[in-house]
Amino acid sequence: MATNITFIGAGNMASAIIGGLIDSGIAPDSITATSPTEDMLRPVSQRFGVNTQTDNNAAICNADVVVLAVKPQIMRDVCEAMQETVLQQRPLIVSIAAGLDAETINQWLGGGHAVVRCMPNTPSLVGYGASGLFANQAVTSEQRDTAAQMMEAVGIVEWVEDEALIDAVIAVSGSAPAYFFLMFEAMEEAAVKLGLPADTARRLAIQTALGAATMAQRSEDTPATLKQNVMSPGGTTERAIQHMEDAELRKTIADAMQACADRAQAMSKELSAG
Ligand SMILES: NC(=O)C1=CN([C@@H]2O[C@H](COP(=O)(O)OP(=O)(O)OC[C@H]3O[C@@H](n4cnc5c(N)ncnc54)[C@H](OP(=O)(O)O)[C@@H]3O)[C@@H](O)[C@H]2O)C=CC1
Ligand SMILES: O=C(O)[C@@H]1CCC=N1
Repeated sequence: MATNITFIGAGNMASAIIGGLIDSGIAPDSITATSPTEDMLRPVSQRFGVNTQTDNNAAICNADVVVLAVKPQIMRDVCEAMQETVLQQRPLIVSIAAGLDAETINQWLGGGHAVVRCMPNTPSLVGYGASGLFANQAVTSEQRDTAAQMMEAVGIVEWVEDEALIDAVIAVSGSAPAYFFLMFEAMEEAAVKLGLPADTARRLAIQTALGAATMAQRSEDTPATLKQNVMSPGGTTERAIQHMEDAELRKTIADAMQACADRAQAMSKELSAG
C-alpha cells in the first residue's frame, strides 16, 4: 500500500492497528503517530519504528490518510486545530471514534471532506481485527479501497451502507474483545475454585476459545450445531448449558449489547450538540 498514513493519537487502538500494519509488511516510515508528549510516543516508536510527532499539523502535511484515534470527548478540539491543514491537504479522513458520526467529524474539519467511519477492535494488533466501515458521499471508490486495504491488513472488514449500523458494529465487535476477556477471567476464577492452578486454567480456557472460534470460522455448521455436537445427552455439557440458559445468559448478552449501542447513540448526541 503506497500511502502515507498519520495516526492522530497513539493510544491503545492506534497502537493495535499500527502493530498489525507493521506485521503485515507495511513500511514503518510510511506511518506517523502523534501524541501531545514524547513520553506517550516512545512505545510506538521503539516497538514499531514508525515516525512520531507531537505537532498534529506537521504530522499531516504529507499524509494521504489521517486516522483520527483520540478519545471522542477531545475530538472536536483536535479536529478544529487541524482544520486549515486538512482543508489544504484534503487527505482521506478515517475516524475510529465511537459515537461520533461522519458528518460531525466533517464539519469539525471545515466541511467537504472524504470521511470513512471505521469501528475496529484491539485484536487488530495480532492480525485478527474485525472492522465495520462506512463511507460518506465524498469518499471516492479509490479511497474506499485504500481504507479497506488498510483495515484488511489487520483483519476482516465489513462495509455498512447505513451509518446507524456502526453502533451495532460497536456492540458486536468494537467493544466485544472485552466480553471475551471477561469470560476468560470468570472461567479462570471458577476453575481455580474447582482446584486447578490459575495459569493452567487460563491456558486451557484461552486455547479452548481459540479452538472454538477457529472451528466456527472454518465449519459450514452453525454455532448452534457445533454447540449441540459437544452436548452428549444426559452428559456434562448439557448440564452447564442448561444452567446458562436458566440464568438467561442470552438475555444478559442482548441487554449488554443494547446498552453498548445506546451509549454510542447518547455519546453522538452529547458530543455533536455542543
Ligand atoms: N480501545 C478500543 O478497544 C477501541 C477504541 N476505539 C476508539 O479509538 C479512539 C481511541 O481510543 P483508545 O486508543 O482506547 O484511547 P487512548 O486513551 O488509549 O488513546 C488516545 C490517545 O490520544 C492521545 N491524545 C490526546 N490528546 C491528543 C492530541 N491533541 N493529539 C494527538 N493525540 C492526543 C492520548 O495521549 P494522552 O494519554 O497523553 O492524553 C492517547 O495516547 C476512541 O475514539 C475510541 O472510541 C474504537 C474501537 C475500539
Ligand atoms: O469503550 C469504548 O468506548 C471504545 C469503543 C469501542 C471499544 N472501546
